[in-house]
Amino acid sequence: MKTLSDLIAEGVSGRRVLVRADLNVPLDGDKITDDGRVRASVPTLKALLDAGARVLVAAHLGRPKGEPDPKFSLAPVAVRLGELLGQTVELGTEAGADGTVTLLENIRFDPRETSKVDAEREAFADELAAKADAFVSDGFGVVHRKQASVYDVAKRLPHYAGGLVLAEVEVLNKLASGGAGNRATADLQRPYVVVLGGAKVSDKLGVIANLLTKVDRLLIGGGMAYTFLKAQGHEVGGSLLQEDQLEQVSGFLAEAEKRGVELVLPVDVLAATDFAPDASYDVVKTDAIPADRQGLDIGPETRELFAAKLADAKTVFWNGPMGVFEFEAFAGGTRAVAEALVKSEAFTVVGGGDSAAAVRALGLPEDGFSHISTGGGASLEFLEGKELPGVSVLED
Ligand SMILES: Nc1ncnc2c1ncn2[C@@H]1O[C@H](COP(=O)(O)OP(=O)(O)O)[C@@H](O)[C@H]1O
Ligand SMILES: O=C(OP(=O)(O)O)[C@H](O)COP(=O)(O)O
Repeated sequence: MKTLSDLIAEGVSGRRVLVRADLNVPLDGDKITDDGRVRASVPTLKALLDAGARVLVAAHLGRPKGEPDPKFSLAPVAVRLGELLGQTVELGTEAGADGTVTLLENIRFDPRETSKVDAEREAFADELAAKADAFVSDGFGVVHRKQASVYDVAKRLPHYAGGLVLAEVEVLNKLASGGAGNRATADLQRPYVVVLGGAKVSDKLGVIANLLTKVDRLLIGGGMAYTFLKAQGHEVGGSLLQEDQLEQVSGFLAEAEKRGVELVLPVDVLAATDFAPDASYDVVKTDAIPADRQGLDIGPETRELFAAKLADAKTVFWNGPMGVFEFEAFAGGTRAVAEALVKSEAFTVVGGGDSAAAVRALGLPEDGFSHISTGGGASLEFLEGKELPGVSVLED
């Protein structure tokens, strides 16, 4: 696999370099609430700028519906990137002068970016490739997506792995001995505990079957928990629920038991009247969630339970907040898990845009974790041993 250093050694002065970055940051209106992913993209961009490249950055923000939508504009990100680079970053459609960075508007405004139809993605990738002479893949958080600006464009240009992708893969490999297809085996320190939460439930349920073959303990909180609770026969009111995956989740419960994997679910939750920062709520047991309430955080007993289940771990991977941490009233569960990890002497990795943002928003020391990954879904799929389209395409 060729890398950024190879590209710079080849010489990039005056060349147009397309960089796929992951600049998918949380926003409050047009204010960036955590710029971690923007900061993580800087070293690669700086290296290219210093070498005189004409840099064009492709990135997405959120999940717009394949058409321009001002709510999902990358304009605030262009401003922040400019501040961090110490030079103006324009939103534009083509690379600018030598030693400048231009940011393409949200790449998902074009429906072909995420199309499942190869020919549509390929046509879009042709257009992107025409704008550049080389491609650098640096958006680790998105390398699990087979999308035009991540995968197809790499096939059309000389391609290189960026510094962030290389760094992430190097650390995650420590959780992934045994090689592709069989990651997280022999020399991993056990107990190996994975904590899952968050809101991308349908995406991330998919990794559980595989995780059950690798971990000693799986703690499930956040929006992920309710499909499990429902599969156990509990009512979950208006909580996040993946109704169409209940059967699959029942299968996970049975499989965990068969394999002797401890699958730990919440025993209590904060059941809120609505999805709002000032919603009123009660602490209820998970077998007594009222029909008109929604679970927005794990409860105090669960926080203690999860902390206890993390206390003797030697390796921990955590993706997905335990509750709606953006609302102070529902941040306690996420804080409890984060604090347990900071206290732990295990090799601890936190992954995911929102999980990493939560760690910082709650004021926990970043060096309290062995690694904070910019990718949640991407690192989970990596740990599963799955081929990541945005990485394997660089190997050709
Ligand atoms: N019980 C819950 N109900 C609704 N949303 C939740 C719940 N718990 C966590 N979340 C939300 O999950 C989001 C993060 O999920 P996700 O994108 O899967 O994580 P990451 O970005 O770390 O991979 C946060 O915005 C948080 O508010
Ligand atoms: O936020 C992201 O992933 P994550 O929430 O799994 O960390 C990436 O930017 C990928 O976004 P996507 O899950 O909309 O493809």
